[in-house]
Amino acid sequence: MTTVIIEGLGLIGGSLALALKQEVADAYLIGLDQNLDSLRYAKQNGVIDEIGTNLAAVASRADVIILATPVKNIAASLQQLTQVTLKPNVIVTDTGSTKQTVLAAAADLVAQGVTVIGGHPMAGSHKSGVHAANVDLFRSAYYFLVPSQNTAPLQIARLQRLLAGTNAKFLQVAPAEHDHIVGMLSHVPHMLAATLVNETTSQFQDSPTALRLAAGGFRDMTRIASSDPQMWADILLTNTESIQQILHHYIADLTELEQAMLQRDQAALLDFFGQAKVTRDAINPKKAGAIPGFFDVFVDIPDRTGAIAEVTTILAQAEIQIVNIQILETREELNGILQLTFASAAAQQKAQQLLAAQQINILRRA
Ligand SMILES: NC(=O)c1ccc[n+]([C@@H]2O[C@H](COP(=O)([O-])OP(=O)(O)OC[C@H]3O[C@@H](n4cnc5c(N)ncnc54)[C@H](O)[C@@H]3O)[C@@H](O)[C@H]2O)c1
Ligand SMILES: O=C(O)C(=O)C[C@]1(C(=O)O)C=C[C@@H](O)C=C1
Repeated sequence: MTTVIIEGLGLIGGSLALALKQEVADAYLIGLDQNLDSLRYAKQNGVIDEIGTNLAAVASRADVIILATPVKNIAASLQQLTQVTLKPNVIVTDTGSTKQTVLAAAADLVAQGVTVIGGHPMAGSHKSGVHAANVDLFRSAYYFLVPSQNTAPLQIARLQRLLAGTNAKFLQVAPAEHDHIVGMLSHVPHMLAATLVNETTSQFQDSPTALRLAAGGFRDMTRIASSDPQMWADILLTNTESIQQILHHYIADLTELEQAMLQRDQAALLDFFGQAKVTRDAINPKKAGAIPGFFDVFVDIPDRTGAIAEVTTILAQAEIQIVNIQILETREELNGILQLTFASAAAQQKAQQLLAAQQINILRRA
């Protein structure tokens, strides 16, 4: 039996639990969370096998400990584990979005000879909690592994085997490198999205319905602003240096852009937007990578009862799994657009053929 403790049974902890159950035949999962409803839901739905009382009380039984709470709590739990006699071969890992703080907090535990391997799956959602957990959440995404000093390569390989059910691509990096990369690709973009929403709200104070006019661009850029505030507060407080450096570059770039506009410098403006277009166009949305591979089908759904069920029933009958489903509300008062996401190009193609054969209108979108 492989006993796995997961502290923090939310979106990420819950999704890892499902992936572990799928891959590791003898896995026995003990869940810990401050939210009792999440624990009960997880136990009732077979996400975990046992509800743990607290980390210190159960940690000595573990072969693997996964810490999947907000980052500051991960650091506190790593300290707490120094007080427990753990199994000699235990692997302690986490899912926190920043790594320097986590690895620094693990130093005492590592000094005791415990294997600590920082982890960070580069996939997620603006949704929180175990109800949003999904066994396919990490498919084709990069999964950073950040070993501590002296981590045995065998232990890294063991952890990768245990996490194989995620179908993620593992990538080893050092803590500072990790924090700089995700500062650029995740943390500052998140700050910009939240600023965009807050600034727009304050500009529209006298016209509360104006936000309803927000169309594709605003919606595309702000989905992530719906994420958990606690998680993001912890991220900013534990990756401050990298984020500050990156923000300075942004401020300089925006000032330069503002100047080009004020000086009517068309060449500079064309250059600025041209460079961005070339770079963005080169990121192939179909190719799995740092920006996860999406295999989408967009369907025009008439505004009538049961229209979505028709679509999903056709796919379910053909046993095509939908990874994500979303109604795009960019065209208020008109028919909705249903965005169906599949895990592979093959599933996408088959879905397209089946739906088209049933006279369902497939939209062409990039
Ligand atoms: N959401 C993402 O996109 C994403 C992606 C990769 C990594 N992460 C990281 O993974 C971790 C978990 O994120 P998530 O999205 O699953 O969040 P979540 O809010 O869905 O889940 C966190 C869980 O931790 C529990 N929790 C919080 N504080 C606790 C405490 N003190 N003791 C016990 N339980 C506690 C919460 O009740 C919740 O169930 C975070 O460190 C986050 O930075 C998030
Ligand atoms: O897709 C989203 O909703 C996310 O914000 C996921 C995202 C990201 O920025 O890419 C957010 C934080 C995590 O540390 C990793 C992934």
